[in-house]
Amino acid sequence: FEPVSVGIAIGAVSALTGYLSYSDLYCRFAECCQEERPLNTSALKLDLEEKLFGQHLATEVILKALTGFRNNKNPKKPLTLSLHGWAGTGKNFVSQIVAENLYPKGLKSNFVHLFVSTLHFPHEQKIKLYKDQLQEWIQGNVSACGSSVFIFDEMDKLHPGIIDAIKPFLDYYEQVDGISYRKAIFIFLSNAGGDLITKTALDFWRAGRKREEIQLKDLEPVLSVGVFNNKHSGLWHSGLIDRNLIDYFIPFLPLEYKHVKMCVRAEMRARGAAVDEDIVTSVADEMTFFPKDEKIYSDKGCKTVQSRLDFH
Ligand SMILES: Nc1ncnc2c1ncn2[C@@H]1O[C@H](COP(=O)(O)OP(=O)(O)OP(=O)(O)O)[C@@H](O)[C@H]1O
Repeated sequence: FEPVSVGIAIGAVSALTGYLSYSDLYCRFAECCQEERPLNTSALKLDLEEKLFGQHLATEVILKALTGFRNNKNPKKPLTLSLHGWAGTGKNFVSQIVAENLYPKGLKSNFVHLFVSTLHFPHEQKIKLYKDQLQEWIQGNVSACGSSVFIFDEMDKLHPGIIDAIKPFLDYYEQVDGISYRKAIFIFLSNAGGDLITKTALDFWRAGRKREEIQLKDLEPVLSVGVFNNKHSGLWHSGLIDRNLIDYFIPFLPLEYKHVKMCVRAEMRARGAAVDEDIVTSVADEMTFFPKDEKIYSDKGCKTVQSRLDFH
């Protein structure tokens, strides 16, 4: 459908029927920003509880942060989340779930933008160009839709300083050049801090304590300092942290054998296959685990589960 013919068709239909406003009808055919659309908290809660394994902190914090932010009709600043953890623990997966709960098209929505450092900002000598392009891109998209979502993956590989280019948009400003960014959402994904998170998880395990006992307060202070001082975190000595512009640091815990098995089952169901526990066990047994003596956590989280399943 191209906009003009859709517009004429809708104008005619709404003139005849008159019961739906023009924009309601238009938004049935074309994707609309709908800044005021309320977040379906129970749907997001169900998604996180059912689909995300072994990440009780991420589930709790993301639900609280998004619900609070989207229920606030006049936020003082954009919502800024920083997700940290080892490979394959669910950071991208959660961003996809969040995007799908904000916009039906999820990552394919015109109002959700994903940047991958090594893909979009690969060359160190082009940093000035990247910064200008990034600022223009964000300005343009937020003026088109105030509640745009920007996801930055592989932050730990991002040249220090590029991320500072967006600092003005994250700050407590009413408007920047006439545009309000206060309803936008920024999500940073990073492996930085993965070692600190794993160390805490391991300490709990060795002390015989339940994984679910780990609380944000056990991790957040260590995480933000650790990430801030880690040269490879993309947020290194970035104005974002010393200005407290990041609202939540969200830790992703390393995944255990039982979580990997849950990923295999989920993948089998996603393929419409009946769950075969023998296959579940053999795929999980193919994964490698650390530390070398206790073998508790999967080196690759749930990554490569899909491809390994292809061989069963
Ligand atoms: N905690 C989890 N619960 C359920 N599925 C998961 C989880 N972690 C990973 N997966 C599965 O593994 C796939 C890869 O995970 P994902 O891309 O989210 O990892 P990541 O943490 O972003 O890794 P990286 O840091 O390497 O980008 C996901 O698409 C999902 O199918």
